[in-house]
Amino acid sequence: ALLVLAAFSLTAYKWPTSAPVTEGEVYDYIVVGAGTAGSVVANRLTENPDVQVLAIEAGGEPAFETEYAGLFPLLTKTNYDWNYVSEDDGYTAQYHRNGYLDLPSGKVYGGSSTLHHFYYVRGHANDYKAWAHAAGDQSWSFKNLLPYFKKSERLEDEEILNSATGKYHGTNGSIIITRELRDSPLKYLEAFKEVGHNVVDDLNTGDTLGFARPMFTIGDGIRQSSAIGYLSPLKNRPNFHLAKETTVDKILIDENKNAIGVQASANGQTFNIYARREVIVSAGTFNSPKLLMLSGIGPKSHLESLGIEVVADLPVGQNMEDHVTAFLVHKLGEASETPAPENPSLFPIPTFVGVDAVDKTQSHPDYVTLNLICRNNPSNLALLCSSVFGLHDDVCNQLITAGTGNEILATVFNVARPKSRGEVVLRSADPKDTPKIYTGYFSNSEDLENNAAYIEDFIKVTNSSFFREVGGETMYFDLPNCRGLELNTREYWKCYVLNMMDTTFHYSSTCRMGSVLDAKLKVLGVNKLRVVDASAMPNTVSANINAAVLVLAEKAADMIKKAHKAQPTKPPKPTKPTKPTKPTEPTKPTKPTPPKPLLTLPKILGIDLAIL
Ligand SMILES: Cc1cc2nc3c(=O)[nH]c(=O)nc-3n(C[C@H](O)[C@H](O)[C@H](O)COP(=O)(O)OP(=O)(O)OC[C@H]3O[C@@H](n4cnc5c(N)ncnc54)[C@H](O)[C@@H]3O)c2cc1C
Repeated sequence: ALLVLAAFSLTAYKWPTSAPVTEGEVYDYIVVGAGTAGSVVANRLTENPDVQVLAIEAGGEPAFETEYAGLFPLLTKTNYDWNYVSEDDGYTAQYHRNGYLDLPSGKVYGGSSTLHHFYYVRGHANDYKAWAHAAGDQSWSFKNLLPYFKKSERLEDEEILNSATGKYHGTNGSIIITRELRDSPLKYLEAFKEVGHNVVDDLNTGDTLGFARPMFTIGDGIRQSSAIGYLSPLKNRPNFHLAKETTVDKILIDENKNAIGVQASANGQTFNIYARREVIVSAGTFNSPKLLMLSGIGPKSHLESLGIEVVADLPVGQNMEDHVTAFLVHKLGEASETPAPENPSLFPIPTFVGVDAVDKTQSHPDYVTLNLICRNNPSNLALLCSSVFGLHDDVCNQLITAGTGNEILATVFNVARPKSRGEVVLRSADPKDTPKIYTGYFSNSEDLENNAAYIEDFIKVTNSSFFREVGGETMYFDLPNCRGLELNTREYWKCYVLNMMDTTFHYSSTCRMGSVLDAKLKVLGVNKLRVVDASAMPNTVSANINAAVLVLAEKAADMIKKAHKAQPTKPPKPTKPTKPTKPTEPTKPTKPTPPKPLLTLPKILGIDLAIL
């Protein structure tokens, strides 16, 4: 049904017109990927009417089902997803349906923010202190990033705005943030409070630990993706150009190590497009390193093994971080009533968030939890277990049985700052090949040990009055690999975590600032080339990472604008079209004037194409 509805392109009116690009076109900036970060960069750069910006996006328009929070479990493993999977490491994912993990990431306007699960959590000031340290630049500290958090945000919550934490929030930004205010989490929050956790209204101040009802990137009844917040408003900006369903295969770099453009392909055609000022790569944690490596920027030995000429020997693809989920379940007594059909604009399951430490005097968190309350709702549990996380059918069947007629608290449990690192490498020198993704989960044994210890802290909530009253208990799934281990021991929990794990989709740091990029996100050893997306994060944050990606992109756009301030661009004169490029204001939003080819290459750059 969703596919049929998608065929009507009901949301097409929201998007800037995409026009095919042709060989030799020149823009001031080329942004690779109109995803979460790329949309921010494109939006901010085109605020200057004198620059021409082209965004090239491998995916296309998101259809209406991406907009409704209630439908989020249906978006992965579709055409909106790159459908990458992990390499089998023989260690993790052993109790998954396939023995490997699905690693969804968006291939659509807005990228992964068009697929994500809405939680808006910024992370702790300590996380950004590590960014500033890696960059050697204090402008990346939480305090100094706060103006960018506020710039990207439009919080619609009078209670928070009028409270002491109101000063941490923005009210004019592009992304609407609202709070999940259903009552059902309240008894849980009370239970966590009783066993010693802080309960707060706002976890987004950079220094607050505790449990709270979450903030969401949901507003006006729909998903607040970067596509909605940053890309859609560009449809009437004549200096913005968009090429959809077009894939960048290589960055063009001249003999002086200047990035001068990109090689892209669409509909079986390959063409070169040029950038006068900069190429900005915002292709995400898997595809940004892939593109850099295909262009000769990466580990020398790896590139040479594939016959790729080395432009810059850098640890591209390495240091990948992610939050591994341990899927934890509590059963909380009978719940016989059938849940009322949910409003599709709401997050489909009542939820609360916990960001906390085992030592309650510690100022930074050890773990992050997303908690979902399912009352007699086996179908939602089935979707969560099987579709969102690809856990083994045996586990999902046990969960569905437990959830039928009962209230279930399903917890996505993360170590806040894991020590394990994964890696993205090329499968071959062919751009059409998928990258090889080694997640490296639990490759540092401290992560498994810590995960088990943190779960022990969390499940103390079973001692609370509420849990005792309803007979609340931790669910010990029958996991073949853990049979024979004494329940509730450290060894048991380590085995449990290994078997009940999945990604929380927070992959980052494969082109990290500090080793691949400088503090301005410029690729080391290459000119006119930046990476701006989750791959640029020096380390993950103690939270879901979308807010961190937005803030990184807002700051990056500011840095790019400042870097070129002294270099005003004359509006380009077209050579081919006889009429000036200044498009007329579109009368109908669905049919803005298509972007026109700008100057031809030799007249701008004077570069001998043969060297490319
Ligand atoms: C299923 C899921 C759930 C998540 N849930 C949450 C959540 O609840 N809260 C939260 O804070 N975070 C969440 N995240 C994480 C967050 O959404 C991502 O970290 C963030 O969106 C990444 O942004 P990005 O700009 O790095 O990459 P993306 O947003 O993925 O953008 C990359 C873009 O580049 C395009 N592209 C890639 N290669 C090329 C190429 N060669 N040529 C042209 N275009 C290309 C892609 O198609 C894509 O549009 C979730 C992520 C996923 C996948």
